[in-house]
Amino acid sequence: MDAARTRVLIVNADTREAGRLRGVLEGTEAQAMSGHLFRVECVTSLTDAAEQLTRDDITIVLLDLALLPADNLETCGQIRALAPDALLLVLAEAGDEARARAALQCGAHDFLLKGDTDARWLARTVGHALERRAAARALRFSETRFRAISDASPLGIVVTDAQGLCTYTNDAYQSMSGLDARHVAGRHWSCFIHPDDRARVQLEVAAVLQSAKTFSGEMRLLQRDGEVVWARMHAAWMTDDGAPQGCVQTVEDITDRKKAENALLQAEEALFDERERAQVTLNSIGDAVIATDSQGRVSYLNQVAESMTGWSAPEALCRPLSEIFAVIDGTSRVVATNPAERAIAENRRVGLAMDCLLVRRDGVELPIEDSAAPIHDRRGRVTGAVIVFHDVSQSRAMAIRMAYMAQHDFLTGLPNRALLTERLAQAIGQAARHHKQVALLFIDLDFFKRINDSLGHAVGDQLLQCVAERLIGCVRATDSVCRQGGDEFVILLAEIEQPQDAAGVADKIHQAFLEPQQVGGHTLQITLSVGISVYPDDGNTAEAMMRNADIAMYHAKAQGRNNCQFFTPEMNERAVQRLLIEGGLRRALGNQEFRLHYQPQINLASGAVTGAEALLRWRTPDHGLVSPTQFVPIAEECGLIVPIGQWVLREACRQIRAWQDRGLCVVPVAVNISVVELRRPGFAESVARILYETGVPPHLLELELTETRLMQDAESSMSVLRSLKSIGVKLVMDDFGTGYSSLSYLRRFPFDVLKIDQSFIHDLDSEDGDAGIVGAIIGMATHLRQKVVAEGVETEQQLALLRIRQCDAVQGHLVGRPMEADGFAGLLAGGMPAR
Ligand SMILES: Nc1nc2c(ncn2[C@@H]2O[C@@H]3COP(=O)(O)O[C@H]4[C@@H](O)[C@H](n5cnc6c(=O)[nH]c(N)nc65)O[C@@H]4COP(=O)(O)O[C@H]3[C@H]2O)c(=O)[nH]1
Repeated sequence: MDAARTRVLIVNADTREAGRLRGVLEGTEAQAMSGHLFRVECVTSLTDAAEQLTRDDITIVLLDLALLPADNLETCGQIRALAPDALLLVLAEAGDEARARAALQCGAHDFLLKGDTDARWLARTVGHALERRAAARALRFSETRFRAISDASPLGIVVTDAQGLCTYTNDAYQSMSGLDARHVAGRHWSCFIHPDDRARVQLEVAAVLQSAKTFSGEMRLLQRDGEVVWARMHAAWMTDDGAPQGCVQTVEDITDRKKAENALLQAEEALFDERERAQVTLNSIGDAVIATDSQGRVSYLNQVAESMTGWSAPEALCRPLSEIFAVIDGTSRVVATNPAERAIAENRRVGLAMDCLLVRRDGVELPIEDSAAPIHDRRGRVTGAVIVFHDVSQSRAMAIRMAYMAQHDFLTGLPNRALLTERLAQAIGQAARHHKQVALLFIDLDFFKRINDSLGHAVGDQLLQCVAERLIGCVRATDSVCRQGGDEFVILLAEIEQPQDAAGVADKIHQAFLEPQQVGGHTLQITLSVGISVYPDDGNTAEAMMRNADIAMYHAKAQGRNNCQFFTPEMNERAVQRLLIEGGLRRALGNQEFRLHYQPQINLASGAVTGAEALLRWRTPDHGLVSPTQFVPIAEECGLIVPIGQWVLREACRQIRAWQDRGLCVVPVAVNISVVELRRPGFAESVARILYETGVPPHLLELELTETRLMQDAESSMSVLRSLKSIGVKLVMDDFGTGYSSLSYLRRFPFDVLKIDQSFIHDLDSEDGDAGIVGAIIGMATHLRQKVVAEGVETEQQLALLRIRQCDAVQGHLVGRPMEADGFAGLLAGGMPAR
């Protein structure tokens, strides 16, 4: 029963009063009024009270204020300290309320006036005090529980007042904001939001809370050290009678989720970019691309594949590949193996068989080249295949065209050197097996260069085309007419019985060209030089056959052109010799191997030296002196005569100048000029320049031109000769009498001197020698007011006859051999005895 009683300690020095109070509290009325059963103990001093409080579990202490010193109410606090859970009520005299209130400040829970201590008031007061204490305890406990819940929550919790200033934050929020409670308290909740999000969130919160709803939104918090924390906030108003008292916010740290979302977003964007790139790439490349799944059903087509197959991507998707990508063998026309199937089955990259045709949806066939490769998933399993292919119609046509061009001459369409070599090698092989012969005809147009230079390249090209046609007309279909390049053609006669068959063809060719050609409005008479080599006698390889036919052709040229020559071994020697000379000539100028000798010309009437001919001498390190008759024609053929001729002109002029400078009475010096030089543009200017540079008067220079060569193209030489004449140099026609000059030409050509060819002079010695011809030449020259020089005078008899015929001057071994410049200077200094 005692355990259920509320224990009360009365501390009062007035034992009577204490007893009364005890009676009241333990009475039934007090119990009824308060709802408590009280057990009351009484002590009369504070000392006893302290002892009792330490010992017993006292619930209520009724302390008489009179026991306390008037100016010290600290005892209240000491009693509270001894029994913290006890309820301390102070009994005060009426009129002592001020001290009673002061006691409340010092730890007392309530006070009673001694006049109000009847059963009803005392019990009610004690009862109320107990209830308040219980309520306060419950509140404390509730607060403790709320704080524990709040601190245990992973969510941040913020409580603000009506102005939005933080009044409470839990641990989670503090760690999210990066601040402790002290720094958070009293600050506006929005301070912790990232500046970029702050205004937006404030607006949203204000809008939502105005309509009394709860707010929910995402934002960033910015910590003091710059760390950003993503948060989701829920907020709700606390109201009292509808008036906002503050706000409660829960804040969830969603940084990890945001990071994950961002990572996902980035991954999605990267994937999108990758797809887009792949898509654009696949549509931009010129190749068609088709992908299939592992069952061979189409899963992708790019735009090129759509146009090449004739199937749009939506139509083609999920259809069997063989339906969309129908390929057949171009030769057998059977269905070709599907490369995707092979790539999947063999799990490797495979190419399509050569010569495959893609049959488009509309039946059009396209030649294609392709390859297929398996597609793998992450674990390396084959999930399909991709075929890449392209239309090779153009490249095939191009390859055929290029192969043709590589083997044919673009101008005439004839097989070129490469194809000829191939065919010749085949023909030799076949002839060897069948014991037959093969003939090769090397054909060169005579004087083609002149036509090309004078009439232009367009006419030259047309002429070559006409020549090609005529040549084709001269042979059988089984023979090959080829163009070597330039004006050279080659005819291959496979399997002839005897060399005469080739001669027959050559003859037929010459006959065919007797007829003039009409080209570009010009009538052109063409002749050909033909060289023939025959297998096996003249070579058993294509190379030897070609070389020897070429040599034979050169020989034909040397024989005066417009003829045909079979190759002979001697020709080969000559060809070798020619090559050696050509090589030597190329070095000769640089090595200073040339010199000029001077042969005097004597006036027959006076016996004085009236002229000289400069004659070129070439002393080679290997073969000694080489005659101009040997090397000048070769130098003309290979064009070296131009730089050599310029050297001769300059050297002769330099020498004239040197003689003049020595005070000698210099006579005109004749320099031999090749028609090759004469026909080069700018020749006359070069002569003028050399005269100017060496300071030689033009009348001391004579230019000798051979009649035969000049007459081959008399018209084109005319203007150059006139230019030379205008410079003031004299012109000499050499070897006169051998070139069948027509009288009209002789009259028109501005020659000053005629040199009678040596052959006529030699004839003067013979029994049947015709002095009449020499006399006629001299007579004609006199008529044309030209000086006459007899060349190659070797005997007194020749000299006597020439004197009778009144020839102007003579040149020959009899009157003076070609000599060094110094020797000739001696002649000039000493004079020449008259004959
Ligand atoms: N049998 C004999 N021969 C005599 C007699 N007197 C002179 N000769 C030779 O006859 C040739 C005369 O020269 P060409 O008719 O102009 O014939 C020249 C000329 O056409 C050519 N040639 C010489 N020098 C040059 C040159 O500088 N330029 C050019 N383009 N041709 C040259 O080479 C040809 C031969 O020249 P070379 O061998 O020097 O031969 C010279 C000379 O040495 C003689 O009494 N009897």
